[in-house]
Amino acid sequence: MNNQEAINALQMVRQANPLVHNITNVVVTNFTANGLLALGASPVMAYAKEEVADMAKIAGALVLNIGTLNPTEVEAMIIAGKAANEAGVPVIFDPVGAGATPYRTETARNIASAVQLSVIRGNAAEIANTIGESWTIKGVDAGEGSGDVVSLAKKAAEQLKTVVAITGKEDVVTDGNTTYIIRNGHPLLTKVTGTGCLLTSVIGAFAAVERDVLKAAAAALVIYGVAAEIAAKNAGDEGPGSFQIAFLDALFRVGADEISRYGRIERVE
Ligand SMILES: Nc1ncnc2c1ncn2[C@@H]1O[C@H](COP(=O)(O)OP(=O)(O)O)[C@@H](O)[C@H]1O
Ligand SMILES: Cc1ncsc1CCOP(=O)(O)O
Ligand SMILES: [Mg+2]
Repeated sequence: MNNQEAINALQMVRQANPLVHNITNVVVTNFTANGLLALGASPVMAYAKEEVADMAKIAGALVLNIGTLNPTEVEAMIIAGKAANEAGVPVIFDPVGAGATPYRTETARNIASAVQLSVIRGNAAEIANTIGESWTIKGVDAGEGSGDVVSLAKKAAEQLKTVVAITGKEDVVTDGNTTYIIRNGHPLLTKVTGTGCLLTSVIGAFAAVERDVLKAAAAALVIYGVAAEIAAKNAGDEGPGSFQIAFLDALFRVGADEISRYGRIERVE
């Protein structure tokens, strides 16, 4: 995986405008739809258990996000996930807040075992809690031991039989055998709610067009991070509000020049 392959994948997204079916949380719904549109994908949000299977089957990817979960929605997620599995549609999972409450943790584990995931994307604490490992938020914030994040990602990939993306200051993505670290992004991403959730849906857009799921996820991470760097430059030091708008614009405008110049993806053991 390299910058040129990420550029190619972005071109495929923009050409194909893949339909991304999201069952996501109420906080990020509008931002997610606008972010996918800006990138070049077609978002749809559909939640009713009566229609989720049909929608998932015609989508290029299904994104499940438990940010504001409730039992009705979780039931719909599992129905949609199983339908996507049957139809060969990639399923991307964001275990928002796994570890924060027992219900969230149990639900994250249930979804990850009931549905064959293509990618799970979360911060280190969420991924750790989804596979029953303990993790201290402090260690992540301090950026300590990226080696530990790599081991955690590999462990999760092995356990869940899926590609795992752990994001933070640096992002790690692995299928358990091949691992990349992506060193792009900007701290202002942490001051806008939903940037993690949108990223999970953006991974869905790439997985819809690139059947090598590891490459799809790595491409999404590098392009998203480069877009954030462009946005921070364009929005100056105005703050999160201007950054959020500039970030949508950057997802729309980011192209080969910036990705080849600023993309920082490295393969690690
Ligand atoms: N300190 C940071 N510096 C630069 N980019 C960051 C930083 N923290 C997170 N990011 C980026 O923000 C995006 C969302 O990741 P993250 O904050 O881990 O998700 P979540 O909000 O779900 O916890 C990712 O693209 C990640 O690379
Ligand atoms: C604030 C909040 N509360 C429940 S879901 C949500 C959004 C989380 O979004 P992200 O994980 O992308 O920051
Ligand atoms: Mg999140």
